[in-house]
Amino acid sequence: MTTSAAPRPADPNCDLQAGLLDVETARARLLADVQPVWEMEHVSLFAAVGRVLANTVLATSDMPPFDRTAVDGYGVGGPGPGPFQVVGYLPAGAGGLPRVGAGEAVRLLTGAAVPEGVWAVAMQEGCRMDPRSGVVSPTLMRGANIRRRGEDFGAGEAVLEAGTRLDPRHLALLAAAGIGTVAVRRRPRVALFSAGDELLEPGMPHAPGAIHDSNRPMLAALLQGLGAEVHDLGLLPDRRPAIAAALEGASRFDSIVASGGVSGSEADHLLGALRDAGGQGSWCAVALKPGKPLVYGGIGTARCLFLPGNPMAALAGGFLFARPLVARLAGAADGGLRSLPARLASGWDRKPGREEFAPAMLRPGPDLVVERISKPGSARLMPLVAADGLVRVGRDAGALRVGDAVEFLPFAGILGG
Ligand SMILES: Nc1nc2c(c(=O)[nH]1)N[C@H]1C(S)=C(S)[C@@H](COP(=O)(O)OP(=O)(O)OC[C@H]3O[C@@H](n4cnc5c(N)ncnc54)[C@H](O)[C@@H]3O)O[C@H]1N2
Ligand code: MOO
Repeated sequence: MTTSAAPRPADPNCDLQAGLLDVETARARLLADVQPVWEMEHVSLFAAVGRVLANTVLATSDMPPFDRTAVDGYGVGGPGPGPFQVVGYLPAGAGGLPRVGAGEAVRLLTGAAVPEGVWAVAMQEGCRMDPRSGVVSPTLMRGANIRRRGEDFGAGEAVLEAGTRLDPRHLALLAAAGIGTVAVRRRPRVALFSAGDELLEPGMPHAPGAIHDSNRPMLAALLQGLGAEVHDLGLLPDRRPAIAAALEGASRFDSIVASGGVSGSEADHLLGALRDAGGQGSWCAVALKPGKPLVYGGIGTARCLFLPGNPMAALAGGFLFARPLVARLAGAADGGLRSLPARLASGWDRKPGREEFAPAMLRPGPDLVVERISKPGSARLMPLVAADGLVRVGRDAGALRVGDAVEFLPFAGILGG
């Protein structure tokens, strides 16, 4: 909980005098000296999605491993039209390939190996079968409809770099490269809690003055999506000793992420509790809307990231700070947030000073035009759910007009891994 006359914690690392801290600076401080977890494990491709490769992977074979036909048809011994005498039948997977001579053809089904002597593969739709003289094809360029051995990658080629976070595309590639098990880094272990006397577990009956904890389910899902192993520490009260005890108990994790209790009122105990527990921490006001107050630090092996309580602020902290933190711990290359250039569908009366993220909807049309949802607010969830993504404007931008250029971040890029 916060009070309006909130005193800020005195902190030598806090840049209050110098104004608000840039998101990049706050992120750099949070990430300073964070090393990837070093343990690795071997997992089957069927359990590898979301994991981070510990080593660069070399292909064990060429892909395709042999020249193969891309279509159902006839492998013909010359440029056509023939006729070509059909001397064999090869479905996918067949071995024992005949040699095809100049006046000959072989019946081939998609995926079959192309025997020596084949000039090109004629699609069956373009061929005519003469019962006496054989198959008559169109005129064909050499190699037409043949996928050449090694045209995708060659044996020994580095197909994926260490640090790649595996998604379904990578799994297909690894399998094609002859790999069934990969060395991945251990998942970063992240402890997660929400702080606040007013918080109720989701599903619990309503009570006077209480609200349900939205942040823990949201952040748990976000962290899991980033590849972390989340350990739920539940709800903690606005009591410093209780929070300190929980932080001490979680000091062997790789990270502790929490929300609530960071804005600096007499009921905001996260920074004090971190110090009581023997950790170090700093409080910052970030030039970010939503998500201004932030506490970062460390205890034991755990890097701590304590986010503001308002759900939209906690979400912004999740993708701006927790995401690169988990990526760093996981040893993953983090390309940062991907945004698309877009134009505003309507004006936006805003003041400069903080980088801002606002829920927005895509407008149908040939150009990327985005409509900011009115009255978003850092405590409101309906605009967030109605939106297709977030509009981002820089710290220095003032009021914006219809058609002004903005960045748009689709939720698929923010909320997914
Ligand atoms: N005098 C000032 N007051 C506030 C300032 C300020 O600059 N001066 N900043 C505001 C901003 S911005 C934010 S964000 C909040 C952050 O405060 P805390 O991190 O200390 O968070 P709380 O006070 O505990 O909670 C804020 C708000 O969010 C609700 N909340 C908290 N946790 C959850 C949760 N897990 N799920 C759903 N909702 C949650 C809480 O009940 C409060 O309503 O401070 C402002 N105040
Ligand atoms: O961090 Mo606060 O939500 O900017 O509202």
